[in-house]
Amino acid sequence: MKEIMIATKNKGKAKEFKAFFSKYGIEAKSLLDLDEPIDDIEETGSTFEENAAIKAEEISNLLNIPVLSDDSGLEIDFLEGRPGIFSARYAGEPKDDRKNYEKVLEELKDVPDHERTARFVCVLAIATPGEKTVFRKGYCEGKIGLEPRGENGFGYDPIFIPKGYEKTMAQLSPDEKSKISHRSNAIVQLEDWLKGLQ
Ligand SMILES: O=P(O)(O)OP(=O)(O)OP(=O)(O)OC[C@H]1O[C@@H](n2cnc3c(O)ncnc32)[C@H](O)[C@@H]1O
Ligand SMILES: [Mg+2]
Repeated sequence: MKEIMIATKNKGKAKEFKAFFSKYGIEAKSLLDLDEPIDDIEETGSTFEENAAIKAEEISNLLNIPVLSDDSGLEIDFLEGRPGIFSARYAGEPKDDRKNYEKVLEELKDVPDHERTARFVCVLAIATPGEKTVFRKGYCEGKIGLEPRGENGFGYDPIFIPKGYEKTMAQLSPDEKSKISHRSNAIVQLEDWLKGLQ
């Protein structure tokens, strides 16, 4: 079976990549599958693209194989795009999904429905030894709900209501999420590259 290494330690992302790539007959491994643990990579960039490149290139250099990374986050219009690239640690260290979305709900307290628009963003970077890093970007438009609902997914899924839906992302099945998510919108743009994978 073909394999691809994903430079992530996020369990939720790793699960989504595994499900998505298995449809293409590709096994997606993540940093969580390595026997030797790898130190956390410092995301020092100021854009999703910069952070995605840092993660993919660092692991590609280390393992000397092509590596895919995902830098993603939630942009809320009322908060001028925050938490954005700071989504993972919005409520501080150590990173905590529940504290992050509770902080967002608090900041949006009393903000009316039509001003709660937001989008998930996902930038994928593919670093191949000796080649220029390539990028793909996907979005999922929606709004922030009034309270958390649902148990599926991860991160901000319990408070994110995709456009055209009543349910939150965490109330959708993994299959339903994979049809509309920012991540899958970015992954489908990789089809040509996936076909060339050894
Ligand atoms: O860097 P890696 O190891 O991949 O894992 P991470 O969780 O730190 O990932 P990011 O730096 O890309 O931060 C993305 C954060 O954005 C949020 N996020 C991204 N995709 C999401 C999704 O599909 N559903 C809900 N929240 C998401 C979630 O809080 C993530 O922790
Ligand atoms: Mg991260």
